[in-house]
Amino acid sequence: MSESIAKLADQAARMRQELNKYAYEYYVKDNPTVEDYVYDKLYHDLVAIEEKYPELITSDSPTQRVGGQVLQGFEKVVHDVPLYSLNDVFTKEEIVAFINRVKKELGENVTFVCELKIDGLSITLRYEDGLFVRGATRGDGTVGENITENLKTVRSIPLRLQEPLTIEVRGECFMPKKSFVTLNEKRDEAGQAIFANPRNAAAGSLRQLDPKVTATRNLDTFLYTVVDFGPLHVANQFTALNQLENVGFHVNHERRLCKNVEEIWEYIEEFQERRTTLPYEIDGVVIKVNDFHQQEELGFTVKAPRWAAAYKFPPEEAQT
Ligand SMILES: NC(=O)c1cc2c(N)ncc(C(N)=O)c2s1
Repeated sequence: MSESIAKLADQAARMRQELNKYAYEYYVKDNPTVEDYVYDKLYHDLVAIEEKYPELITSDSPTQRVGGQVLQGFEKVVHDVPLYSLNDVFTKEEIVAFINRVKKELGENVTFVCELKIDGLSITLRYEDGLFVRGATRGDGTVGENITENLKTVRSIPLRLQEPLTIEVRGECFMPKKSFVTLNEKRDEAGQAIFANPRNAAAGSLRQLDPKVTATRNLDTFLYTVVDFGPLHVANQFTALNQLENVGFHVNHERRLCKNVEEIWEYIEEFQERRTTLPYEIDGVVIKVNDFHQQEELGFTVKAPRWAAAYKFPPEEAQT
């Protein structure tokens, strides 16, 4: 590579780093530090360099988010570690029974973490040396579909992590309520069938064979689990969520440590109240034992962790 090309390669790398930093601030921290114009101008300048010197294009360039060709179908992905389901509970009494069983096995010194149960589509994202290499649907928990090209168009999914980690993370891909309303208005005007709810709209958007269509759907993500916590050096779920955000993922901020049923029920009642005001749909609250060693002690049943429960809200009134 000539010296001038090498200099351009360095310049393009710095531009990508800057653009990915701006995207992290905007989509993950929800705290942009520059005007859209600054981002758009820098993006435009990077496109110009990459168009002139395609050999300088890298997989983590923001210009590559909507690069994928139209697929004929989705490859199957066998999950090394299955995506488990959650045991559902519907009453305070069932939560009391869950907490009592956990404390019977672990003793009184147990802390729980409550997280919002996002009404979207479970996804799993694989990174190698910090680079996004594969994204897949949950499928039946053991076999899913490779939707990497579609997930690359989701702006809150980092194409490169803040650290060169090799990890697999799991979370939810969802369509914000506002995007859902706008999409259905456009579809209705175009005489197309409208989606029944944001979850169906997100599923339909991720199952598009053309990533350019997915890119128009304003999908978002909340990540909440790492398959192997080793690389993150964390001992519990609450710290893991902080670390997930620090390395570049969009993590829901409404997480809360709870010591007992009263605090868990307080959280549940708060979000049953606030549910309609949130910019995304939730269908409950996930209650987890916080400490990872205690989670390991409790283990799993055939399909679900014994250290977690999903409290389901009663259905909201029909979509208006
Ligand atoms: N099926 C599952 O294991 C989960 C499903 C979900 C969901 N839809 N939303 C949030 C969480 C969470 N914060 O853990 C989980 S965990």
